[in-house]
Amino acid sequence: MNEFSAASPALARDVATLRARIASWRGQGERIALVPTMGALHAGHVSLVREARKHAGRTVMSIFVNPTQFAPSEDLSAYPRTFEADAALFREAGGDLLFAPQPAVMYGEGFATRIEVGGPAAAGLEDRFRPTHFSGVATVVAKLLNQCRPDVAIFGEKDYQQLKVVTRMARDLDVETAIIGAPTIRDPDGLALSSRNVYLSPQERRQAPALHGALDQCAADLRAGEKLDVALDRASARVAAAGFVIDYIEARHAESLARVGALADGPVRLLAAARLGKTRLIDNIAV
Ligand SMILES: Nc1ncnc2c1ncn2[C@@H]1O[C@H](COP(=O)(O)OP(=O)(O)OP(=O)(O)O)[C@@H](O)[C@H]1O
Ligand SMILES: CC(C)(CO)[C@@H](O)C(=O)[O-]
Ligand code: BAL
Repeated sequence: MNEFSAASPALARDVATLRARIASWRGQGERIALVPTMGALHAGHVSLVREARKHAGRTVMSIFVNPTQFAPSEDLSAYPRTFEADAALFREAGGDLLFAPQPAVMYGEGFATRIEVGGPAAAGLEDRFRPTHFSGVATVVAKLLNQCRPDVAIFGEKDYQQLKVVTRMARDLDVETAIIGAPTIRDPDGLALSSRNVYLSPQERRQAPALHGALDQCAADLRAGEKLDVALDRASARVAAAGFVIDYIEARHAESLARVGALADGPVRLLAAARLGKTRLIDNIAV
């Protein structure tokens, strides 16, 4: 039998099936890790599964392209969907159960709840350009955590603000699951792996590593004693020269995401979002 066929316990399409499988593992004393994704898996997602397996005997991955975190103008319908390849990668990575619900399972008739996260973690970066995004993320992540009730949930640092928003939400709502961040996996030229990289034309793909290159140089300048605004201006000029339209390039406190005025206010994280043609890339690094 195909391990990932609809009949198999290795694939849950509804919450009852998910919970039954998790309950049987719990009965055997197993710890559970959850890796939430939107599918179109790459080596970054595989690294999250590896991290998950360090913390728990069983790893569940959710694959759900969550409509409520997309604005009407965004790429919900174009978002890459590669379920068969995802299932194969997940299995190779040693994952145990895929949870792949349809939107109607997640948002049943009459669904009327949204979680809004405030504070510095949710203010002034992605939210300026995607004002309804984190409410959609926080709501769906809260649902996934309730549905699965894992011991740990793993999120990539590639989406650094998302990691901080989810951490804030889990703390504020007394969620027992430990939220764990995992490092960004990059192509050899520095470009952060991202499902949306498939949107890049060959020419844009050649330009794209400049975003990470500029952040890297900015961090080096800061460590060498350069003033924050000077280093950030230089990074912006580099990114613009590479053909990007910049949404933001900012320095924030690495934990709270509060604004910082100097390296001494640190630990400092540099965060950026910029567009190459129709593709919007985000990236960040520690200073
Ligand atoms: N390069 C990467 N390294 C580590 N984790 C990553 C990487 N890319 C994505 N992730 C993490 O994988 C999880 C699922 O993300 P998602 O499915 O949206 O993939 P994505 O590549 O970030 O897609 P998108 O292009 O839509 O941003 C998130 O926690 C995200 O931070
Ligand atoms: C955390 C998440 C799975 C919520 O839909 C999504 O935002 C993502 O893939 O990063
Ligand atoms: N990885 C973040 C999901 C999103 O951009 O909607």
